[in-house]
Amino acid sequence: MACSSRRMRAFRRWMKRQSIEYSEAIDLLIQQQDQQVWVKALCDIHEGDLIATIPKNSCLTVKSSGACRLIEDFCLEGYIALSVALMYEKSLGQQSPWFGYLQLLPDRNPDVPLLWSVEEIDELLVGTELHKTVKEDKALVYEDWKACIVPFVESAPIQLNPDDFDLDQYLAAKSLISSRSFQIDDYYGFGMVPLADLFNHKTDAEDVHFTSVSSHSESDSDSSENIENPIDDYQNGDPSGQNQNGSTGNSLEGDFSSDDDTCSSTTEILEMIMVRDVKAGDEVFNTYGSMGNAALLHRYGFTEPDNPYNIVNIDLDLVLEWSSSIFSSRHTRSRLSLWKRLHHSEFPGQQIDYFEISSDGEPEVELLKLIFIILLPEKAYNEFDKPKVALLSNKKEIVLGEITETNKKLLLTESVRGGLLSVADIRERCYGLRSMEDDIEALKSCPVTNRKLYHSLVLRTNERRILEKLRAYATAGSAGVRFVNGCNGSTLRKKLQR
Ligand SMILES: C[S@@+](CC[C@H](N)C(=O)[O-])C[C@H]1O[C@@H](n2cnc3c(N)ncnc32)[C@H](O)[C@@H]1O
Repeated sequence: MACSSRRMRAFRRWMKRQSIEYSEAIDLLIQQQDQQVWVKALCDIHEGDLIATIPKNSCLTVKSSGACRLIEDFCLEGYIALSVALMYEKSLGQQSPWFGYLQLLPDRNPDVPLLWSVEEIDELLVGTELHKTVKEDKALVYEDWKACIVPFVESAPIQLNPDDFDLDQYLAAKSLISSRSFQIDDYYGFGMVPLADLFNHKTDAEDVHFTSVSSHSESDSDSSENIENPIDDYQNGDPSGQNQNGSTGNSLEGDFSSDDDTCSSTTEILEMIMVRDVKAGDEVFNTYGSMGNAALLHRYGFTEPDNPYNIVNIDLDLVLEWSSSIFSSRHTRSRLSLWKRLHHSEFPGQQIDYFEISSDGEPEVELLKLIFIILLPEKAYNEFDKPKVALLSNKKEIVLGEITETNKKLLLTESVRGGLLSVADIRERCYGLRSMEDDIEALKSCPVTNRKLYHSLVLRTNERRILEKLRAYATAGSAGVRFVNGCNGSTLRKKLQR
């Protein structure tokens, strides 16, 4: 207790020296049981209130770090460069201008799956969207360290202690950057933003926003710029969560972009402004962006109970596995290539390796099209060809090219529904032997403080609920809908029953 309040007092003194200011309406508190910091409203705070200002030059970035020249001379970029800057400043101890800030931070964020052991990853994440991704991350981090950090330390013109830049320190730095870095502006790039990174996250219900205020505007008067979320690559299908500059995309709602990337930025400040009223005693939340629990756990090491951005992906390979369990591999190959041709004619150059199932269990249209094509009877398939027309029952025709997200239910023939159910079952098997009921029971008895187990169980149960909803989607309103596109119906049904 005494130790954590001493650290907080030292941080407050450091902020004062850096001209980081915050309103008397908020307080920064450390939770005793897990040492997590949170921001509390001391009195009623109102929308529009300015609660903090942070000079950009107080942020720990590659540009502001003492290692800037070394890093730039060695052509390091993105998160590797920021990791080196962070490891360098940590290695300086009290000599670092950021010591007062760094001494408040944990040495690493152990909740970020990148830091879990391989056994923990296999045990806790099996079947989830993160399992493969985190294992790949681990391998990539090792490669980056060996290919970039080791030669950097060995060839630096000043003496660097290799222990301060070893693999363990690199992983620690990466976990902090992943869970605490912000995109600041074109000049500073992304980096650690003291004070701003003490706010916890709440999806779609944040209380505070960031704004960049520049005194370098053309009109020579102060101008402010609203902050936009950076591209969220996770949502765009890159589960690594890293965007092109190597930033993890954590803007905590902020890309403090400035138009002028040649100016030194030193007079610019970041402002934190309330976007809703908060009552005295309540926590003041920020948002790290709109993302599902897989992305939250991946980058920040936590999940939320009712996250509307959850998704499950079904790999193309799983669909092909299902097809090959019913049809010959020749059949699967030819149907896949027809689906690919159709897809490329609509979206040239776009490749699909997996299909997204939204939080309410809706499959994306391309999955339905692929299942539909796989199940087309031989005759319809042979006649299909140029006009891209598929025959349905009651003498109706549908043009696959005209099926979109809005009218995709037209594809839900009985056999497509069956196919969807089988694919959902195959995806479900990825979670291993523990049933959904086992997971729900385990979650009920798991304390939140057992963070790895708790958050991985939330992720597993969320994903499995989506698969349940997918099954409900596949069966909803099926009675009486009798299309005939399926493969030899009785064979397929038998296989499904089995
Ligand atoms: C930017 S920091 C926020 C401040 C942090 N609580 C601290 O102690 O410095 C992000 C980390 O805070 C924690 N965190 C933030 N929002 C959370 C939430 N809604 N539930 C659980 N943990 C959260 C996670 O450990 C995350 O990696």
